[in-house]
Amino acid sequence: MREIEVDVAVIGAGSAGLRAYRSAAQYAKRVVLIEGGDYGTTCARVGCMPSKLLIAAAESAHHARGAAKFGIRVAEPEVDGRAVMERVRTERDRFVGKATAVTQKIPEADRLHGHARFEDRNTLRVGDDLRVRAGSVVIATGSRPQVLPMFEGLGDRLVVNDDIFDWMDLPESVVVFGPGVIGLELGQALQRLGVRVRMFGIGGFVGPLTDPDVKAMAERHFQSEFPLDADSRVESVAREGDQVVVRFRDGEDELREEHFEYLLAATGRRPNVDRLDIGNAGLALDDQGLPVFDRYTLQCGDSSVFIAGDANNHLPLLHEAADEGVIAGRNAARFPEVAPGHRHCPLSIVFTDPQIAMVGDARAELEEGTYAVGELDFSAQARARVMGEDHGLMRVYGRYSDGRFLGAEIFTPRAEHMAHLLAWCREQGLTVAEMIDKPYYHPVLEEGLRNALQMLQSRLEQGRGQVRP
Ligand SMILES: Cc1cc2nc3c(=O)[nH]c(=O)nc-3n(C[C@H](O)[C@H](O)[C@H](O)COP(=O)(O)OP(=O)(O)OC[C@H]3O[C@@H](n4cnc5c(N)ncnc54)[C@H](O)[C@@H]3O)c2cc1C
Ligand SMILES: NC(=O)c1ccc[n+]([C@@H]2O[C@H](COP(=O)([O-])OP(=O)(O)OC[C@H]3O[C@@H](n4cnc5c(N)ncnc54)[C@H](O)[C@@H]3O)[C@@H](O)[C@H]2O)c1
Repeated sequence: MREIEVDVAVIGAGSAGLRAYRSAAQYAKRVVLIEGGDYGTTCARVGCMPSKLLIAAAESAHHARGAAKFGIRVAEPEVDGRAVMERVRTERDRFVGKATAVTQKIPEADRLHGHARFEDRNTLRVGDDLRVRAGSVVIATGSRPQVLPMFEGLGDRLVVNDDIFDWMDLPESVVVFGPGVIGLELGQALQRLGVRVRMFGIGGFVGPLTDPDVKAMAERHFQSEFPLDADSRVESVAREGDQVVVRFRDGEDELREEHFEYLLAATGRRPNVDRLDIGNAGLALDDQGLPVFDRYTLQCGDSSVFIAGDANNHLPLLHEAADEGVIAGRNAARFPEVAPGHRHCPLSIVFTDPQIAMVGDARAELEEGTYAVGELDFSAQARARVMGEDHGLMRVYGRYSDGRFLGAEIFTPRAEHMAHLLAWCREQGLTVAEMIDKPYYHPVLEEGLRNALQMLQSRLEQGRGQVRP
């Protein structure tokens, strides 16, 4: 068995691990980056990028179909599934190539290949023949799709996001389980590309939305495009020949059966911590077997182990993985000197149409009686009507005690842009009055945001005297 000694060992060469490596290397002499699979990151290979490529094709077909409302007559667009998937794969490979090249710029001696496991808190076994003794360790092992036992037996008719982006052609039909972020993005895109889609959820959840009215609006909108039951009663899922057969109760409590070419499991992701022999590291674990950690330092207890990115299951988003990698890498290299890093205002965007965006505190996180709500229905918003995208609802929240902006839940066209403005305002600690007193061009969607903020401000002023500080 070969043995090496290093200051910091980073497990996982994804978006979090790459940042952790670079950050640690600024402070420590010997840092290694261990990867058990292929380089290229989840984001580029099977996540952010290929999903947005599929969505871009779907948007193109959707706009062509919607041209008639502007008086532009085009024939019903013909979706060439093979060409759609070829562009997705080619562009995906370009992004993967770039991410791989970035990784390969790291000196070869610092790059180790093999699956890492803990032998003890400071010792990792990499593959079969290498032992790494490390002053500290960063776990940046990412996550993988969670596949429910009820889908066992579907064989190659069961797909997860990873599989879709390797398709050579589009299928005739897909049943999607999980109207979360992945299910909604991929399900809507496939439907707009001519695939028959039906979607099942549980508990009434729709994406990350917690505001009941915004969620209801989003649910109705998606239901206008494809059958979606967010609180479904599925009796069975089985494979018959080359088909997936789903038996379920419909809205009238009738037992129905529908056949599909594939089942897409989008019922959540699980952190890749279960294959690390994490028990050997002697860390405190939560009820899901994940190390208990501090979100500002990324430190697991008071140990020399740090955890960043999807592996910690806190905010499984690209920009959060990158930020966490930087903080974890720095703290690992400077251990036992550990300092909190800056965490940004929560921001997440779902690339459906309309888009969903969550900024700052979600409605469900706010304490009843301490906040007011402003809103705007985008069905009458001037720019949204001009663009023929006149649908959606935005809710903004502000605190009675000091008039500060707290957060927003958005289901509107181009929400990605307004969400960034709101996140930046929240980070600046602006009051709602200060946000209203900014320049607004005409005619833009942001005028709708100003309307929502004005309603919020007037409610804050009305309620200020009545509510506890
Ligand atoms: C379909 C989809 C779409 C998404 N879209 C977006 C989006 O639009 N915007 C956004 O912000 N986020 C999006 N995300 C989330 C985003 O991709 C992730 O948050 C991010 O990629 C996580 O990075 P990471 O470094 O934590 O993990 P990864 O990039 O997965 O890196 C982990 C690495 O660790 C390696 N590894 C695991 N275990 C071991 C081990 N024991 N030994 C050695 N190596 C190991 C893995 O092989 C992998 O290379 C999407 C995710 C999916 C699945
Ligand atoms: N645009 C983006 O930023 C983006 C895109 C894709 C993924 N992501 C990240 O990836 C993470 C994982 O995405 P995800 O969509 O897999 O998880 P998710 O948690 O967003 O959604 C999972 C959904 O599956 C449902 N579900 C669970 N069990 C079910 C069952 N038995 N039957 C039917 N439905 C069931 C849940 O109620 C939920 O609606 C997201 O939280 C996000 O952080 C981000």
